Amino acid sequence: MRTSIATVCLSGTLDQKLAAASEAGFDGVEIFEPDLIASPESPEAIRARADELGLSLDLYQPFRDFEGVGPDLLEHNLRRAGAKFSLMNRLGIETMLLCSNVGTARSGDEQLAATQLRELGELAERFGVRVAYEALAWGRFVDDYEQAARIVRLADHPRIGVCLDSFHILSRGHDPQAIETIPADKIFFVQLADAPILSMDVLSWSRHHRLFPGEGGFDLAAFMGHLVRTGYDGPISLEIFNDTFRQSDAASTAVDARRSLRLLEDETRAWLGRSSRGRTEQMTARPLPVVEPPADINYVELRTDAIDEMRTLLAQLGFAAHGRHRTKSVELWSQGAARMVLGRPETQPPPPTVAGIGLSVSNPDAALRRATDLFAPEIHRPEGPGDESLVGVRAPDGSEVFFGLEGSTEPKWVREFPVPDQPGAELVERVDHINLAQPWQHFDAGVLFFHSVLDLRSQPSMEVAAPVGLVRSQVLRAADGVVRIALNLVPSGAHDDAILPQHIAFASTDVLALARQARERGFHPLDIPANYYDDIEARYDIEASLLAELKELNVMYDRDEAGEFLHFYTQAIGTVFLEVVERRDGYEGYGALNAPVRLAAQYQQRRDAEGVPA
Ligand SMILES: O=C(O)c1ccc(O)c(O)c1
Ligand SMILES: [Mg+2]
Repeated sequence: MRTSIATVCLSGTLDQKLAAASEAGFDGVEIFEPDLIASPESPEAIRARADELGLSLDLYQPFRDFEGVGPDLLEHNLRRAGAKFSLMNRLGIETMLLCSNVGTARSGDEQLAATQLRELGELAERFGVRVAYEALAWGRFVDDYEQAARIVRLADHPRIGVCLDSFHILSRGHDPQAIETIPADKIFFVQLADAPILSMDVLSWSRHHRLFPGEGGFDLAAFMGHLVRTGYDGPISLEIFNDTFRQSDAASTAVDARRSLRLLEDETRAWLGRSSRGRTEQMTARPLPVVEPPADINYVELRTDAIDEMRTLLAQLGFAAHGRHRTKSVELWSQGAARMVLGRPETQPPPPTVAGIGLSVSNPDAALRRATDLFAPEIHRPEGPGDESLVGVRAPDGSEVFFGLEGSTEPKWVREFPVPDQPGAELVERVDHINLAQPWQHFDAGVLFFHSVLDLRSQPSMEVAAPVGLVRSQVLRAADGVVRIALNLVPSGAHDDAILPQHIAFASTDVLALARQARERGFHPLDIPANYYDDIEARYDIEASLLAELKELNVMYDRDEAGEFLHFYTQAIGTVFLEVVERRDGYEGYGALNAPVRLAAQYQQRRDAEGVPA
C-alpha cells in the first residue's frame, strides 16, 4: 500500500512538513495549495526538495467551484485551471483534486457538469495532467460520491476520474459498498480520514474534527476493503483537518499518522480475510503480530519527589512495604496483586508522575514486536546482574509501557525486592483502572497508541465539567474488561494542570472496611460535600444506614443496571492521587456522575492547601 499525507495535516512551513512526512516514512504527500502559495521556494525547488527526501508529490489540491456554471464563468474557470496545470507541470505533479462546486454552480444537471468536466479533461490532456473529482459532503448540487462517479462516467474522458474521500462518504452515512461499482482506472485518488461521531453541521465537522484512522468512529476497514476489491492500487492518503494537529509538533503527528495507516492496513487485511472476495495482495506490509489484550496491570510506577507522603498514603491504605530494589533506586509496595513501584524522577525532562505501567501478556516478545512495528519507540533499561529484563515501549505522553509474562503467580521481578516485614491488609485485590491525564496535543495519539498497540477498545468518550474547564475522558478497555485505561484531556486553558492529576484506582472487596481501617491509620480522604449525599439520596433512595456510612467516610456511590459502585479518593499528592473502588454485582462504569463533584472537591482542596480564601 502506497502511503501519502496531505500537507494540511501538519504544522509548520512547507519544508518542515515535507521533512516530517519523509522522516515518518511516508511514500508521498499531497500539496495543499495554501502551503505552496505561502512558500518562499519556487515550484522547481520544492520538487527538488521532495526528490531529495524521497517523497513523491501525489496530488495538488484543492481546485474549487468549476462545474455547473454558466458559459462566462466556465471560460474564466478554464483559464484558472490552465494556470494551475502549468504550475503542476513545474512541480511535476500529475493529479489535481477538484472539489464539487459549493458556490457558483447554477444547475445540478449532471450532463452539463459532465460536458464541462470533459472540456477540463481536454485542457488537462494538453498539460499531461489529470483531474480527480471529489464530491464534498456539502457540495451545492453534488454531495455524494456515486453522483460524482456518474458525472465522471458521463464525461467519459481519460483525464477525468474521481477522488474518494472517506470523510465525505461516511459522514453522510453513505454506503461505501458502491465503491465496488466504480472501475479502478476511474479512481484517480483516495483520501482517508476518521472522525468522532458528532452531531453538527458537516462542514465544521470536516474542517475542525477529522482524525487519523483508528482515533474516531468510522468503519474505515470496510471502506478500504471495498476499495481494494476494485483493484485500485494508487496512494492511500491521509487528509486530516484538525485544529490540534495544526498546532502540535509535525514530527510526532507524522508518526501518529503512519501508525494509523499501519494499523488500518492490518485491519483491512483482516476485513478482506473475513469477506468472500478478499484480495489482499495490495496489503504489502507484513501482518502485525497478533496479540491478546493484556490480562492485567501488574504494576504501576510512580515517580515523585513527594515520596514520603506517598509512602504514608500507601501504608494507610494497607499496602505492604517491600523496601528498595536490590540494584535500582526504586521501592515496591504491594497489596493483593496491586503493586506500586515508587521512585524519584531521575530523567530530564521529568517523566509523568505515572511514569510506567507493567502489563501481563501471553507473549511479551510478540507484544513488543507489534508495538515497534507500529512505530512505538522501544525502551532499553539498564539491568543489574540476574535482574529480569524488562521489554517495553514509550507512549505518546512520555510514559513507559512494559510487557511481562502473564501467569497465575506473582511476576518474577518481585523477588528482586525484599520480602515485606508485615503483610498487606488484603482488602485491595488489584489495580482496577488507571487514569492518565494527556497533554491536550497528545490525547488522540494516546487513544490510537493504546488501541493499536494493546488491542484495547475505545468506549464512547465523555465530557466532565471541572472548575477549570471541560475534561474529555475516554476509557480504553480489554474485551474481558480487566485492563482499563482512561485517558483524560487536560483543557488547553487549564494552566494549573495539577487540578487534573493522574490517578490509580484499586479494586477492593470491601471499600467501607478499607476506608475505616485507613482512617484508624490516620488517613484523611478527599472531602465530599454534604450536598452530594442529599443528591444521591434523592436519586437512588439509598438505605439510611448506608447513606450515613458513605457520608461519614466520604465514600461516593453510583448504580447501573447491573449493580452498585462504591469508591473514595485520596487527597492529591502533587499531580497524582489514588482511588479505591468496589464493584458490586458486575457494575461496569466509573461513577461518571460523581466526576464533576470529585473535580470540584480537588479544586477546593488545592485552594485550601494554598490558603486561598473560599
Ligand atoms: O474543506 C474543504 O474545502 C476541502 C477541500 C479539499 C478536500 O479534499 C476536502 O476533503 C475538503
Ligand atoms: Mg478530501
